[in-house]
Amino acid sequence: MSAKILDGKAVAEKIRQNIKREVEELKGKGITPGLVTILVGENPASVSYVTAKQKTAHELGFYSVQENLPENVSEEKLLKMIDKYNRDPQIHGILVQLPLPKHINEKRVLYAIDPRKDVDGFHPVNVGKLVIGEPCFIPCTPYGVLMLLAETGVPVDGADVVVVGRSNIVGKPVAILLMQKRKPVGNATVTVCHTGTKNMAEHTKRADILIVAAGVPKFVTADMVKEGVVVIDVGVNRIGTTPEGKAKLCGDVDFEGVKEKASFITPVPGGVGPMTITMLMKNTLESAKMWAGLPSEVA
Ligand SMILES: Nc1nc(=O)c2c([nH]1)NC[C@@H]1CN(c3ccc(C(=O)N[C@@H](CCC(=O)O)C(=O)O)cc3)C=[N+]21
Repeated sequence: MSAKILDGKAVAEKIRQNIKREVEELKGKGITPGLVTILVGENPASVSYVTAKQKTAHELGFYSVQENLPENVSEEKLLKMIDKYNRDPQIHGILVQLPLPKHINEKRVLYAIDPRKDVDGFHPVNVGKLVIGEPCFIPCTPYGVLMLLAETGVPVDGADVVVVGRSNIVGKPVAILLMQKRKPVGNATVTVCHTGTKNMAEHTKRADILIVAAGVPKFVTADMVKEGVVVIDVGVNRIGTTPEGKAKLCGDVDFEGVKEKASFITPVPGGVGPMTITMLMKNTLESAKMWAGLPSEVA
């Protein structure tokens, strides 16, 4: 089999059109979804992600604010800024770009964000709600993975899903979401592995659906998967620069080898990445509806 490529860019674009339409409708009611992105320092990857988020927010008709703080900003100053936006009625989503400089306590910063504006879904209140299956902000990357799986039409109900990676932002939430009694994408039998799992291939070979967020370039190779598997590659590894100075990316899956066996596979770039940004917009839209007292998916 040679896999169908799951085009994250195209799926993201379709979802964005729906968001855009809803934003126009909301604006008719006097509501404009508002997003602030806070960047500390000038890490080139972070700068490019935040720029992409701002650009998308703008294209969709959001009110959006970009805050740039110097690398040496104090934690106190950052916390004060968060507090300001917690109270700002024009803002429905607050995103503090990670990673933060070492002198800042990341946990304290993330916990300071009002959980009702936590469009990243990183606050413990939202993590707790996610685990018990209550409406909440679903973290953007796991949310994007669910939307891509839904797009394949492959049944998830009862399927063997193997997740490689157990981070708080990808592996753990995606595993929990897929095991929930949740439609259309849920009710799976989920196995969670990590790079230290013994006999890794014994697990991955059983997978009907394989989600890889290991943080290791080309960690999953063709000999580790079964024929017909659906592969979602969450890895974003910078493996150099092109002659034009753009970052060269590769995933956690050996795409060229695995695509010969898979039924569906996501490319890197152009797979999960564009979905992540789009689901951030979705969360901000849903937050604006919640704050306006309208029916919303997050409350
Ligand atoms: N508070 C916070 N929230 C985040 O959601 C967050 C974060 N911090 N820190 C960093 C990670 C990483 N992340 C990505 C977003 C988009 C692409 C993306 O669009 N990638 C493109 C390629 C982009 C490129 O060429 O660099 C693609 O895969 O096609 C990738 C990665 C969000 N993150």
